[in-house]
Amino acid sequence: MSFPANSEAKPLVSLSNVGVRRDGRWLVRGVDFSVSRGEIVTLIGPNGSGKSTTVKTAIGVLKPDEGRVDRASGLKVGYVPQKLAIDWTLPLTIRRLMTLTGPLSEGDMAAALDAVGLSHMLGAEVQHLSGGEFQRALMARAIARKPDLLVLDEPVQGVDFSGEIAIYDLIRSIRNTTGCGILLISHDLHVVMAATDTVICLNGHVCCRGTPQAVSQSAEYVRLFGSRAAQALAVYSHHHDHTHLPDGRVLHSDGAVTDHCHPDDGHHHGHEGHDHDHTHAAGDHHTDDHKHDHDHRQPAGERHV
Ligand SMILES: Nc1ncnc2c1ncn2[C@@H]1O[C@H](COP(=O)(O)OP(=O)(O)OP(=O)(O)O)[C@@H](O)[C@H]1O
Repeated sequence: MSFPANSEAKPLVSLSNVGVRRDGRWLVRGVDFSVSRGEIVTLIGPNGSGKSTTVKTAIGVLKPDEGRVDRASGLKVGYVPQKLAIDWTLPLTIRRLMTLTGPLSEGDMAAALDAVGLSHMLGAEVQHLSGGEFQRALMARAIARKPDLLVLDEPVQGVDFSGEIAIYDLIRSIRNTTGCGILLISHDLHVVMAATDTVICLNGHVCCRGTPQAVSQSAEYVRLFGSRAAQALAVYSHHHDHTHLPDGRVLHSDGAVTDHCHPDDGHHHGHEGHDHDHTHAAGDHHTDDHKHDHDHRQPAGERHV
């Protein structure tokens, strides 16, 4: 049974004009998006662009300082954070990992491990797992309690390229078999696009968003040309156009300095491609002087600001 994205249904979670401010600085601002049942939404953006802050706000771990977050009543969230506080010096089996935060029936545990391909490893020690197996174990833990919304912060950490493809295939299959909504964070759009309905690109605010081109998603196209061709179809150059200064102010490419970066402040200019062209200085977590181009598949209907 398959559950295609259904944007008509009432969203599981929706963010409207959300802003989070810390130490006098907006970490994110003006963030709008929603995730519906059966939909995979991916947040991409450079380091420090507010992806984790945004998902934590979406699931209620952080409160927005402006705007609002609406969650479906009784929403069950399965969250795989970017970092996990595990004491690696103590032995920990997969079975124990699955029940660390609460009891779980043998049946639900077995079904979750089966879904991620780890059913034979119940007694394996987490310390000895490969990067890909560890990510799968975390995913099993998150899906075992049958969440309505699965939130994965960088699910391919420590995973090689072929393992990455396998993990995104798994994410898509979890969506297809359970119909849950999935909110993903990724640095890299190359692989994730194949398993995404909507991409939201963050750089302190939503700088572009959209669905992958319909044709590159169509089964016929992929069957005819293969998934590599589907990826090559929609490469676009992506370039941010402002600089976050150490004091939190923003230097725009037109030379203007503003207190915040905001899509409607008149300093963000449309491009053919879409550029990140800014320096995030010390104290900003964006320490790389990144004038970088990512290769992304072109999301249809994207908005450049
Ligand atoms: N509690 C906090 N107080 C002050 N600043 C914070 C806090 N949490 C996060 N930040 C800052 O907010 C910015 C956004 O952080 P966030 O972790 O959301 O980014 P990210 O896009 O997930 O980054 P990465 O790709 O590196 O994981 C960073 O500059 C970070 O240093």
